[in-house]
Amino acid sequence: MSLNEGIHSQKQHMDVGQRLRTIKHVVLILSGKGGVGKSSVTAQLALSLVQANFKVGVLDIDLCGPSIPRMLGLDGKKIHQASAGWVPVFADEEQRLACMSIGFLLPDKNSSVVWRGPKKNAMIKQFLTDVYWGELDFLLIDTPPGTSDEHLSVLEYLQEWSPDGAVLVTTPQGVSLSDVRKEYNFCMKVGLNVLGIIENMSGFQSNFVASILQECTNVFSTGGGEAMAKEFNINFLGKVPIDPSLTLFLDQAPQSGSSEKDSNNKSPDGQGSFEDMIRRYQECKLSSIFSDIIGKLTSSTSNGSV
Ligand SMILES: Nc1ncnc2c1ncn2[C@@H]1O[C@H](COP(=O)(O)OP(=O)(O)OP(=O)(O)O)[C@@H](O)[C@H]1O
Repeated sequence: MSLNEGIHSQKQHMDVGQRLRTIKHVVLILSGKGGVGKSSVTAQLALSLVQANFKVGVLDIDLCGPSIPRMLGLDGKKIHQASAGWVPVFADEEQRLACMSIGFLLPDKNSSVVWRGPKKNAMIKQFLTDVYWGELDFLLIDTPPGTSDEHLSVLEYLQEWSPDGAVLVTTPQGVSLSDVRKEYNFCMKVGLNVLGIIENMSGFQSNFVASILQECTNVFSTGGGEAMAKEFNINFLGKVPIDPSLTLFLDQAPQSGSSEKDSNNKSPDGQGSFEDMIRRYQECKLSSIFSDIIGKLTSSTSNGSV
């Protein structure tokens, strides 16, 4: 389905509450500042939740800079229209990870959308009312940086459904922390629960010995996110160090085939299958940090039951 067809197909329109009733938990991923690692945190939360046997959906509402398809190895995939609604792109045959992004509606990965607020608002409404997710334990919503039209739209439409809350992502520098404080104040103003803070790019272990000794070079300083969590009395979910292998893993993820006929999600050489992606992520040192983070997150989502 193309972007134009997508925008004009209003047939499956339901209200948000009805559409999301098969989803147990909705969590938004927010950051005050751009480039702090929000999408990579979303992708890693999704992979870690799948590893922990949860069924997960990722909704990418970063309409001007959708990076989730690439990070999850789904670049070039297309969504389909079915009688129940828009069918999201599934990363695997077992449908453990579903994904929806404007990236799937664009003609190619170099296309961009240049939209004002009302059009963004309409697209987000359609994402929330038209996508048929099926049964999910978690829907993670990756947002653009700041507190813009996309945030206001998604929260307005989610009001009747009431999301579990937000995970705030920051880096340790003062400028990023100051922006995440604004994000926190935004959450308070709109009544959105803050589930916790993740301090990303928190130090760099330069070699194997440093990792054994737990010695970090604090490229961007460290500890600011944790201090802020204490100050506001919110959950500190964890420090995630800089790991060059993550950049290789996410930014250069083998894509699971750009053809719509590629129903097995496998490229001919077996590279790029979802299983392969999960296995490679398990080898990444950040995966153990993220499994701790999802332990804390799942116990802080409403009543902790999944
Ligand atoms: N802990 C980390 N270690 C190494 N690289 C990282 C880490 N976190 C993020 N990155 C890299 O930093 C870059 C920016 O990350 P990402 O796209 O997730 O940020 P973002 O906050 O979503 O950006 P945007 O503001 O554009 O939405 C990516 O190349 C990503 O792979």
